[in-house]
Amino acid sequence: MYNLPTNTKKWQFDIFLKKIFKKKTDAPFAQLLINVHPLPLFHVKSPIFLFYSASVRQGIVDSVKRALGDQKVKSVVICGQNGVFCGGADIREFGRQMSGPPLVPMIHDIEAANKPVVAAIEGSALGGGLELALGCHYRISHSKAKLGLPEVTLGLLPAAGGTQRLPRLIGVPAALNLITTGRHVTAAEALQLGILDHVTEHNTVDVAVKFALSVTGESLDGRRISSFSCAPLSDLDSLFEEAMLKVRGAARGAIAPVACVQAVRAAATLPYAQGMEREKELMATLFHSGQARALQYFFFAQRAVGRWSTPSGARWDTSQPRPVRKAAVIGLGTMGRGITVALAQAGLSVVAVETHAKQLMEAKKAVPSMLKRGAVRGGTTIEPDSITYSETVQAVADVDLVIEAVFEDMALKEKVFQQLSIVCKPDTLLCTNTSSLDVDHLASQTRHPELVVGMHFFAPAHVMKLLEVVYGRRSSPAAVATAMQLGKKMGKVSVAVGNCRGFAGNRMLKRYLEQAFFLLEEGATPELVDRALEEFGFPMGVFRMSDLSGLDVGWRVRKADGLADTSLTGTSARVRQGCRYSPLGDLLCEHGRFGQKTGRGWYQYDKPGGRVAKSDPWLHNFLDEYRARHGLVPRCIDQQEVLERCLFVLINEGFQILEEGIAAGPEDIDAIYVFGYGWPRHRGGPMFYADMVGLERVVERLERYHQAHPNVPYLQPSGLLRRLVANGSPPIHKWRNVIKNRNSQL
Ligand SMILES: CCC[C@H](O)CC(=O)SCCNC(=O)CCNC(=O)[C@H](O)C(C)(C)COP(=O)([O-])OP(=O)([O-])OC[C@H]1O[C@@H](n2cnc3c(N)ncnc32)[C@H](O)[C@@H]1OP(=O)([O-])[O-]
Repeated sequence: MYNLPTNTKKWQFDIFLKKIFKKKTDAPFAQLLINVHPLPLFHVKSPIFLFYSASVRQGIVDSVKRALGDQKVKSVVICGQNGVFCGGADIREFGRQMSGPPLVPMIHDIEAANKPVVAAIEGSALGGGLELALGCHYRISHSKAKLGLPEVTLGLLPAAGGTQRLPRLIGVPAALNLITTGRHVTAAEALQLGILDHVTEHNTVDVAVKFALSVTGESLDGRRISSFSCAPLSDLDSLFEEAMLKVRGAARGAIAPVACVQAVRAAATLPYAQGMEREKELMATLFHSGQARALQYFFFAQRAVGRWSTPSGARWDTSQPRPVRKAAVIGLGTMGRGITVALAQAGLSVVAVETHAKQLMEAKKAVPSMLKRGAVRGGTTIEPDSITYSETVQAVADVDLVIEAVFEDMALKEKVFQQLSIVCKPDTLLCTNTSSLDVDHLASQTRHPELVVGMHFFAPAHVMKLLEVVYGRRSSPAAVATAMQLGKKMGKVSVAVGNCRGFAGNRMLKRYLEQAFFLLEEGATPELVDRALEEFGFPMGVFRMSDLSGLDVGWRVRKADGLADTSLTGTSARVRQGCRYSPLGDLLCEHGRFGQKTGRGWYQYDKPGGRVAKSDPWLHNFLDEYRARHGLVPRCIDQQEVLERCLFVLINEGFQILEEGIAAGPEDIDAIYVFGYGWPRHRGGPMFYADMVGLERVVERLERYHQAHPNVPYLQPSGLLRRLVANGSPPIHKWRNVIKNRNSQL
């Protein structure tokens, strides 16, 4: 405790604080309290911290004790510093031995206080921060503040009474929604829900202080949320059943949302003290779970991808992006339209070019309605004239950046880049949305190869969060930085990756698809493979996903690569370029089965464009005949083999990508897979999953499968994977050291 003269002014405390505490994290909470004597108010100012650490909690406990024990203090205001109330628990502390006072009794003591305690919320009140505010008797917030209980996104639940107080305050349905989704709400919505007592546009602390003084001495009986009962509901059972179905459907296999529903149910059905016990029990199971570890890893991984760098020395903090005000999109097929919408939504003026009159006409109709739907969803407005359409490439002469999104055909793309290089300003950035073609080759078609990068969007481009920014050998730091920043402006998670066939995401996906085809040859069915992957947590198995995206896309690429030759017979039908190959996808396409769009693919649909996949007896006969023709004896394949074959081979390719420096770190690959390919977030991404499973095990299984299938070279563990194991399988955050240092002994 620091004894300050009682006549110290508030600003003197700030100086005092700076003098004593050189490091932010050393400062306890308590020293800021005493300033308000002789005012009958105790002004608990949360320190320079955004998050609760042990010292912050200790500070609050000490401060509150002093405030309550001091007869001169009549009311207490709790606020943050630097415009932020509190972002909740310090996630980095979770993995360590917990020290300092726990939150639950701390909040309980605040609620039990016999002097009014007012939370003055600015910036964010999230997680434990909002739980602290719920323990206060009144909550006053600035209009720009955001509130929420995002614990579920970290694999946890709000275990400082959040699951018990929130339903008592705002009712079970609204609390279920906030707690199971973890969404942040604006102050306006929080006021409407009843979380806040008052919202102000003015200085929140001043307003809260005034308010706290005005309620001094009033009864607090009706202000302690733990003493409330949840508003009665007619059919509680069906409400919770529905909630359970919803959370199970939204994130298959995720345990935290389920525990959140169970905790809220306890609030609705049990007295407060028993509800708190249930909350504690449920939290105990979540706290040490692999899913919580995965989600907390992913929280930091998402932020790590923003600190990108390239082997040529371009970096997030030193490379200057160029301003982009006007952009163009070439080619208005599905991808081009989505990109046009994403750019317009980001506030850019867009020139949309399509040389085929019919396609242009269709795009002119489709794009505005996509924009309208987006605006309704996001509650935003769009300038209708921010997009101009043209049939000629000449229209892009004055734009700052072009994104080419024409058909995936190298000859066509070469032509477009040659034209752009002539038509555009010399400093215009030229980007390609190719999903696998050589960015360096396209750059070589232009006068300024340093201004060429890949911007690989994922369909639908205006919805999907992922953007792979592909730097070429000659891409300038400014070009990479501009593409990365533009991605961010469009609300994307931009991941910088090097140039190779398929970049990071599709290169890994290729191995995964191949294994799925091989499994069919060996006796599996699309249903069995998809079930295993969906139970793992993917929203769709590999075959349902192929049907959705169209089987013809991969077929065209394989044909261009000279692979899709179905005239071959005997053993050569199943071998290409010396490796095992499955022509199953090519054969299906030859039957006109392109997936959902033709009403037939790996499954059948009630009509072309239908969405409900049904098992197809034709397909099963086709597989039987195929196996018989090739002398393949079907065997029983279990879910474990499906997962190991499909996922470990994908992971192995990820290690190869890390080894080659195509991705800078495992976080990049994990972000790509979670945001672009539906990898379940509660499993952290493929590289984190490998760490969880154990690298030795991944190597052992890959070796075993490689022995069984020696003509599949990608089943051989990559050099980096072996090196990591040889280095004692360090945890994922240390892999970069091994990647950097080929001879590392860590
Ligand atoms: C008993 C149970 C108690 C309770 O129920 C459990 C909890 O409260 S669970 C917690 C519930 N709370 C949450 O889930 C809140 C999660 N946080 C957020 O939503 C946003 O960070 C916030 C809105 C606060 C600020 O957004 P912004 O302004 O765009 O800034 P930003 O996002 O870029 O972050 C800036 C830096 O802070 C770092 N960092 C962030 N949060 C935490 C943390 N809790 N801890 C540690 N570090 C954290 C972040 O990594 C980054 O570091 P770096 O090294 O610069 O990369």
